[in-house]
Amino acid sequence: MGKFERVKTKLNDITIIRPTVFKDDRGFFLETYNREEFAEVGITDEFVQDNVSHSAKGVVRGLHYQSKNAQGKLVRVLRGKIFDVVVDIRNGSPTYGHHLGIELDAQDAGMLFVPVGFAHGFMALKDATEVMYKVTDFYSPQYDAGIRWDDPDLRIPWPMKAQEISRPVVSPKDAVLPFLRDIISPFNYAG
Ligand SMILES: Cc1cn([C@H]2C[C@H](O)[C@@H](COP(=O)(O)OP(=O)(O)O[C@H]3O[C@H](C)C(=O)[C@H](O)[C@H]3O)O2)c(=O)[nH]c1=O
Repeated sequence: MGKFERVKTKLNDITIIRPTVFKDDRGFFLETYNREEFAEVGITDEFVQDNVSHSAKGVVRGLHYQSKNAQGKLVRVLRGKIFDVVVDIRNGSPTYGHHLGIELDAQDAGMLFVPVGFAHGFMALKDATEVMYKVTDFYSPQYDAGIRWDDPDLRIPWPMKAQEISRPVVSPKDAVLPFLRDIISPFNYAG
């Protein structure tokens, strides 16, 4: 086995990438990306941009996608913890409209790989949560799109009660995103 293990999740095509963590009496070391090793687990996408966002507990970012220059994402938590959510919006997908919520924690080196065709967002579960993610195409604000975090048809189980988050902090842009039922997805399922 190489330095990365790719683990399936309950949602088709969404996988967790588990790096090998090298621990010693100083702490630990791990590779977070390696083109050759990623190809060995079937990820040959070219990442062209790295992003970092910093959020207080209770912030919700998303659910976003780019309608053109669509982005695959490799998401990891540098500090804190998030409830990460992806929604399958590939026309013709057997899991269209299905979503997956998964906790990603800085203590656990797991990374979520989100291919093109999914809306993505997260809720920060700790203060000063820092999320870093690599993307496979450049930021294109003119194609910035998304669906509402609180879409009544999706009923995403954001852990507000469990985390004692009374009112999520959402950007004005995200607060007025459409519901899934009101969008025409630009993505098609490739089987
Ligand atoms: C995404 C992005 C944003 N920006 C600028 C544009 C705004 O002035 C500022 C904040 O942007 P925005 O409110 O879109 O940031 P988020 O709400 O964290 O957006 C992200 O949220 C969810 C979690 C995602 O998966 C996407 O990658 C991304 O859409 O950063 C850039 O300059 N480059 C970028 O790639």
